[in-house]
Amino acid sequence: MSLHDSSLKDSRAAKAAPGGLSVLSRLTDPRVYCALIALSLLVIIPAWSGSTFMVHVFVTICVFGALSTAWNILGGYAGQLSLGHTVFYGLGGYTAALLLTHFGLSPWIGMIAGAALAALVSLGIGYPCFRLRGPFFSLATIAFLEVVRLLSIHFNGVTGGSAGLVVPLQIGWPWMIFREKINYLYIAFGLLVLCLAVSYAIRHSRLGYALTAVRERDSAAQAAGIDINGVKLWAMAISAALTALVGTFHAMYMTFLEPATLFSLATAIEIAMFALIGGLGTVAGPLLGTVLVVPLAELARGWLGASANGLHGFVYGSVLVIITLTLPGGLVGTFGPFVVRLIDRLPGGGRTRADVVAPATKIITGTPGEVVLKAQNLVKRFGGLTATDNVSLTLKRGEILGVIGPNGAGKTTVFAQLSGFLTPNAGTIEILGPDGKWHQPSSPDAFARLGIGRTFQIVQPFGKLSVLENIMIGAFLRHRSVDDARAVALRVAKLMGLDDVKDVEAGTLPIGGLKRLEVARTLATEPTILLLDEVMAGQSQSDTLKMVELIRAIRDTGVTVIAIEHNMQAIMSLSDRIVVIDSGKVIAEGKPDAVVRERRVIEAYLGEDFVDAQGL
Ligand SMILES: Nc1ncnc2c1ncn2[C@@H]1O[C@H](COP(=O)(O)OP(=O)(O)OP(=O)(O)O)[C@@H](O)[C@H]1O
Repeated sequence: MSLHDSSLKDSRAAKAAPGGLSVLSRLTDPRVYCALIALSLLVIIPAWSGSTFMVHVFVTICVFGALSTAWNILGGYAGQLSLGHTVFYGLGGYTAALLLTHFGLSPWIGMIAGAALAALVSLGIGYPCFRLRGPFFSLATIAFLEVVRLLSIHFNGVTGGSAGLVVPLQIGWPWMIFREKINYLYIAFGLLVLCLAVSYAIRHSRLGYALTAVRERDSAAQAAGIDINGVKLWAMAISAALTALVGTFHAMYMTFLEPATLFSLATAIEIAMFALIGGLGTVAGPLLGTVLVVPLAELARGWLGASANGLHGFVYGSVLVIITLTLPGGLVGTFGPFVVRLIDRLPGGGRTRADVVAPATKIITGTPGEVVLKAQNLVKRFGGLTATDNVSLTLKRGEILGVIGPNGAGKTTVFAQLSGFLTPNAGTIEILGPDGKWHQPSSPDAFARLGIGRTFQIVQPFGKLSVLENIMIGAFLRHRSVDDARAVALRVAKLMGLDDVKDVEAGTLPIGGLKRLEVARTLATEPTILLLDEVMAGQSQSDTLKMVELIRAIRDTGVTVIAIEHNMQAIMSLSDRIVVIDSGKVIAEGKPDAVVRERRVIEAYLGEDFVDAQGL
């Protein structure tokens, strides 16, 4: 049995098999043709009605659907609730309008410039803010929006200030201004399709899985080698650029720009709310939320007008309260599975994917027995407590090192340092990289990329994802394509006895299954050094025996294993070498049978009195 593969040729060949991915084949899938029909209604209905008001309503739906879809890339997929997203919308609008007014540049060019500027600004906001936790990011986006709004009022010589800026009225496609309103609908619809296509592509890509992992559990995501700030910045830049594109169009549509409208906090909250109502983190949710709420509000505004001023706000508020109270997963989260089942009954539906399991071909290269990790004089303090007190240890390629010690001895704290989750107060950790050089990585994802795979003592599943998707997130560390990651994940799932539950939501697994999933996700990262933290806890006797066999098999592929374990029988039979930690210090090290006889070790577990009483 081997765990590492360098070649996925077989799986690639298989995935190109019939029934797969040709355009025609996709179009005959009811999920695809139903989505296309539903989407095309956004143009067909207003065009057929011939009413200017209807066209306006559908332009608004497309604009807000696009804005909300773009917002969802950051707010839904990455879970970063930007509440000042209209800053990018306004930047898009003003950039294009100013380039048109002062330099006569077409808004199509201004649109691209606005998107680039918005992406840059988003990186400027995201870079410092993503390093902080909690609601800080949301508050920072609101603060930034307010600052930009006030600046745009202040620099009235450029922006027209609060009096606003009128777009020069040059009619025609190059100027994005039309007499026939339907042309606006075509552009708005095009932008909506673009945002949906980008959102769909991200959702089904390595980036999308990484964002979901970060949203669900950032520590497990880091252990899988994901640069959590890096992927959030990608999401923010893409989301900001798309928002700015829509902002340019909307400014041209309105032909008038003022800070209060373009940098509006209320609009920013509306955009987020549509996604929340439709289903956060889903492709279709933001558009569905928009389709539900915008017509209600627009019709209320149109029909009741001044006699019920502010009614659309009441409509938004009511719908939001009802939906969040009754449908916490939004429309898609609640009704999506049911609707999909219905759609799958249509002609061409109910397709299942062929499972392509990656072959395992490559065994880790390197000289057995060579030192692959050196930790020297590690010290870690938590306030007055020294949890790791001058711990030094080395790991040799292909060995199994058991780490034992009483509860609270400091074993997990050592692991956290060896995997980059804690930075030691003193001491160094060096890892032999695949390039044959020694490295001192500084973040958990850098440790993971160098081949350190760790499990967590308290399991860290991505609860809302399936078992297979959880494992895929590990596999993405070495495989860029979704199909390759899936093929690797299927192999690892099989190896770990999880193939029967691969489509089950990970959060529903019992503890034994979760422990196996923890190992599976780590194995999928194809580590060269595997840190196992009490993976046998909660396992039945037979599962423990299987786990022991599995760890041996993993080692036989050349992987170095370091395991913390309280199951003495298992760890003693498994380990080539044992390190005993007590009160943060290494108190013994050596062959298992020799270590267990050492007086200091017996004392650490059973106390000095017991040792004296037994005359040991
Ligand atoms: N983040 C933290 N902040 C403060 N104290 C901590 C932190 N993490 C661990 N400790 C303390 O450090 C000491 C060592 O904890 P650690 O979890 O490393 O022990 P352990 O040997 O893994 O224990 P167990 O076998 O029970 O898991 C304990 O006293 C613990 O309370």
